[in-house]
Amino acid sequence: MEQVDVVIVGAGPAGIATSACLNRLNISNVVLEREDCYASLWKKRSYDRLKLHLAKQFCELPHMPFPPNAPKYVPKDQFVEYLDSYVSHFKIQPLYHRVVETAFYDADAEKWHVIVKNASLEAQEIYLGKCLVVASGENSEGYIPQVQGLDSFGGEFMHSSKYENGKKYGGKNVLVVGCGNSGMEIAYDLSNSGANTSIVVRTPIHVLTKEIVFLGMVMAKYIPIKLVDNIMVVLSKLRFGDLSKYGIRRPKSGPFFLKEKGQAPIIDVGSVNKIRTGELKVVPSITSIQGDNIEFENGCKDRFDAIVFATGYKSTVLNWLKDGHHLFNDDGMPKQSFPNNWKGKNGLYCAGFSRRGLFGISRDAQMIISDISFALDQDKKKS
Ligand SMILES: Cc1cc2nc3c(=O)[nH]c(=O)nc-3n(C[C@H](O)[C@H](O)[C@H](O)COP(=O)(O)OP(=O)(O)OC[C@H]3O[C@@H](n4cnc5c(N)ncnc54)[C@H](O)[C@@H]3O)c2cc1C
Ligand SMILES: NC(=O)C1=CN([C@@H]2O[C@H](COP(=O)(O)OP(=O)(O)OC[C@H]3O[C@@H](n4cnc5c(N)ncnc54)[C@H](OP(=O)(O)O)[C@@H]3O)[C@@H](O)[C@H]2O)C=CC1
Ligand SMILES: O=C(O)C(=O)Cc1c[nH]c2ccccc12
Repeated sequence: MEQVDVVIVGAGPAGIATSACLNRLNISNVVLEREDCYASLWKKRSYDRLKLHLAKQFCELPHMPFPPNAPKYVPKDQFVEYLDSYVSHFKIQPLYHRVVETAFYDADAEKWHVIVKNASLEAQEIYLGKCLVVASGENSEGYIPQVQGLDSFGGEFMHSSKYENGKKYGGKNVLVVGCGNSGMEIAYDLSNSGANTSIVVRTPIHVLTKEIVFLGMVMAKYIPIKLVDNIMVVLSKLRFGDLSKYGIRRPKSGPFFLKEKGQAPIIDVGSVNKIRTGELKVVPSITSIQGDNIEFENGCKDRFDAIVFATGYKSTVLNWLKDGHHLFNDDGMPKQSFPNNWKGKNGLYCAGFSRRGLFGISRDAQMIISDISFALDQDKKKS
């Protein structure tokens, strides 16, 4: 049994940032990670051509800027290098192969009990903390919807987190389901590799460019989101025009507003042009699959060799966190919206659930640490 001030679940950017801030203040903490590395999403669950969509100043973790020679939009490998220096600079030592299975609050001892399966030893371990920081991520588990007949599909199907690149799909018919940023970029990548690519688009979606979003991020510091959103829509209309004839409609609410509700705007990497030229085909929702044939809501049927489900992710915190329903909804996302999303009761916190990407993570970590350090000081004064 190990006792620390703070137990952190997850060694993604949020867990690492939280541990770094605690280490700077000499507050004892342990980071528990189910995989064999930190930043597993970036190292193992994302496609090769991934680059940060936001400029580097919006993707920094606390107390360490990117090196001055880093490009404005950092590619995945360089982001991992940045995390490597971050982890070594702040002496973060996550414990790997630790799957957190249960965490509950012991009110008598005023401690969180965190029960872990040590997957390398096949043994159970218990960690006790005055505080518990949930940093298991908004993207903890890939979501694949139930589609009638999917079990009969003769080809290969996978979640977008398993897609690496399009090398083996040249000349194949590939269907991408879902038009979030993963779906749009993977469809673009497949098409570049010579796959005959179709993408399912079922709901209205904003399409922006990284330059437009950059402007929005800067403006959001000074003017209300509603106004930023109006400007975003005007710029999107100027840049992309009306895409409804290609099956892409604009939502009524604004892009930054919807981002926080869980629908990220598309930051176009070239897919829209491919949709215009017909290189990428937009199709409506799937109604059923029969063997290699997939039928769509418009009645059309086509043969496909592979399906990539870019249908998003689920937070899985409530699979293991007991006594956490005051902080999280049933979908594993915080009840309170930004800026009050990060704090629960009895020393419970969450980092990385603000739907504001790395920028939100950095803020969560700093808010949490000032709260924890204040609470620990009060405890010391009492005793
Ligand atoms: C493809 C992709 C690209 C993105 N690009 C950007 C971007 O450019 N800019 C931006 O600001 N944001 C981006 N985001 C959003 C967000 O910033 C990242 O998802 C970021 O990695 C989130 O960090 P995190 O630490 O909260 O979660 P994660 O990176 O998901 O880390 C959580 C960790 O917790 C571990 N874990 C989960 N459950 C358990 C358990 N029960 N026991 C032990 N360990 C557990 C996981 O293995 C994982 O390592 C992107 C998201 C995705 C999916
Ligand atoms: N370079 C970068 O910075 C990148 C960032 N990201 C970020 O990672 C996060 C996750 O992105 P992503 O993986 O795209 O997931 P998202 O949750 O953003 O998108 C999932 C998409 O799948 C659709 N979908 C879900 N179920 C179905 C279904 N049954 N049939 C058809 N469509 C369906 C959703 O549509 P609906 O709205 O209708 O449910 C939505 O368009 C986002 O915040 C995104 O911005 C991702 C990739 C690259
Ligand atoms: O890419 C993502 O999912 C992010 O979370 C980055 C992000 C944070 N705030 C935004 C506002 C508009 C578009 C992307 C983001």
